[in-house]
Amino acid sequence: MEAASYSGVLSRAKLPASNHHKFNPTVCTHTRSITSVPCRASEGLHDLHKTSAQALTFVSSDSSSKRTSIVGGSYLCGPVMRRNPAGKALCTGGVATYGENVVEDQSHSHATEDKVGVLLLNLGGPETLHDVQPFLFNLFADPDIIRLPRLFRFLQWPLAKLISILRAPKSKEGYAAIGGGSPLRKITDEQANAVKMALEAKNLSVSVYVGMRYWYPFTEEAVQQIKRDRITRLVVLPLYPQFSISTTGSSIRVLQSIFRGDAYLSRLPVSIIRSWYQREGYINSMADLIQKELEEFQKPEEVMIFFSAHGVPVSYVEDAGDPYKDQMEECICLIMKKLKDRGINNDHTLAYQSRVGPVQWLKPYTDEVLVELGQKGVKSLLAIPVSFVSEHIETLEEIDMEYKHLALESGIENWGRVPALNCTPSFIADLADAVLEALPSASAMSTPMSISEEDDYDPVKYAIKMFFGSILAFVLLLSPRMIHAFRNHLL
Ligand SMILES: C=CC1=C(C)c2cc3[nH]c(cc4nc(cc5[nH]c(cc1n2)c(C)c5CCC(=O)O)C(CCC(=O)O)=C4C)c(C)c3C=C
Ligand SMILES: [Fe+2]
Repeated sequence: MEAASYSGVLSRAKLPASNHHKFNPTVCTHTRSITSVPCRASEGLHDLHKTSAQALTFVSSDSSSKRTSIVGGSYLCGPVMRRNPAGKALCTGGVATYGENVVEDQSHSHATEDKVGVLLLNLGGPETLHDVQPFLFNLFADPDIIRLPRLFRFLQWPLAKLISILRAPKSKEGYAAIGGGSPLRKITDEQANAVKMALEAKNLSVSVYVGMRYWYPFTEEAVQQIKRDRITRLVVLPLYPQFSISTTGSSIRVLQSIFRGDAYLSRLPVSIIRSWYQREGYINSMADLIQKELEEFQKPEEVMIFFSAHGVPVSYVEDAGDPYKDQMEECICLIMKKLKDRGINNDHTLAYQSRVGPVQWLKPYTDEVLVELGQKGVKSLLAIPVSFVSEHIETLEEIDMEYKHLALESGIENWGRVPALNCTPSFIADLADAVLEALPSASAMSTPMSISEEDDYDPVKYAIKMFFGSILAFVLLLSPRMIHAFRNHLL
């Protein structure tokens, strides 16, 4: 487990954010590989993300060695909170622990009583079709999702607005097909309750909070509740097994910016579990699910084990040093090794799904591999979603509907899909263990605000940026080339 306990910010590195998405149409050519990647140790790349605006030092709980880590890009908190309809109450329908011990007095002194908090971070998803476009706006306004060079950052929000409007009809179709909204909030709340109970069974009383990156309950709301509850030690557990700049990195960046400048939070001992794909309990739980699902086939030994991971643009890995691909490959190795230990020696492959926009994403692409496997005569296939631990639109719609249809059309006759871990007891017990292991290394996290971030809080500068940014974005984006790119890749 890679838990980082922050020992304060030492410097702010002004590094060029040179890798932005180019909105050019891309011809997707790819070569399929049936992966049999040898297991290797994590390469430590995940400690270095070149595009960030701030540097901080953390102590790894595995090695105790001091390393410099640069996480995320410059922070743009504004879109999320400014965009939200004011009427939506804080933490409505959230985890049961919300609202407990609420103290309105926000004095910044820490209580002497030890009160442990666990903050589960997740992506969030629209709960109704009406939420889809504003949810997409929040997602595309994230500079870790659309990574523009610093000079063009003022275009972020106008671009997000435009892309979210163009993408919304397609996304809405997907959410409509799975019942009109994302199940993520409900499942994450259930996981939070389950982790709380598992920790209580291990004699640790905790309050568990859910903080979503792009929809309710937002991370900002969860942190306010943590403050009100006067938590004295906090473990942050992103619900992404593998680290990516676009997921865990983005959520940690938001946390840093909330903690920064707040006297109580900047002194609160925090331990962040950055990735946990290699944990024995997680690997075992995944192997259990796969083994069980294989037994549903008539000839289990002939089934192709097909891992489908959420993709990221290639530039994240190649230019920004995102460790996501390495961690994914290592994770698949560990799962396959576990299955082998149990006498399961099926062929397996890894491919990447859910690409958005006209840039190169990690290959091979799931849809293309499915067609090739069908053409090569594979008759039985078990799909395994690996980047995420709850059901969501990409499992319920993309895999269960689109990919299944494509696979059957391509000649695959027997289709199966491993369910997401959700609240599988062995998995929840392992998350609880991860929290217990991370707790002793909690230390204060504080990072000063960068100049560009301060700008984002200035309403006059914000209005000027939005005004001129919108004009420029619309001029650029309505050019025939851009329209062509959007038609082909977003709609
Ligand atoms: C590890 C998981 C994920 C990575 C990495 C990731 C990167 C990433 N995603 C987008 C764009 C979209 N993602 C969307 C939904 C979505 N993404 C993840 C996970 C990862 N994303 C999940 C679990 C979900 C579903 C949430 C839910 O509501 O159930 C969407 C919206 C849906 C759609 O329109 O397809 C978009 C858009 C990018 C650009 C990106 C990396 C840069
Ligand atoms: Fe995504």
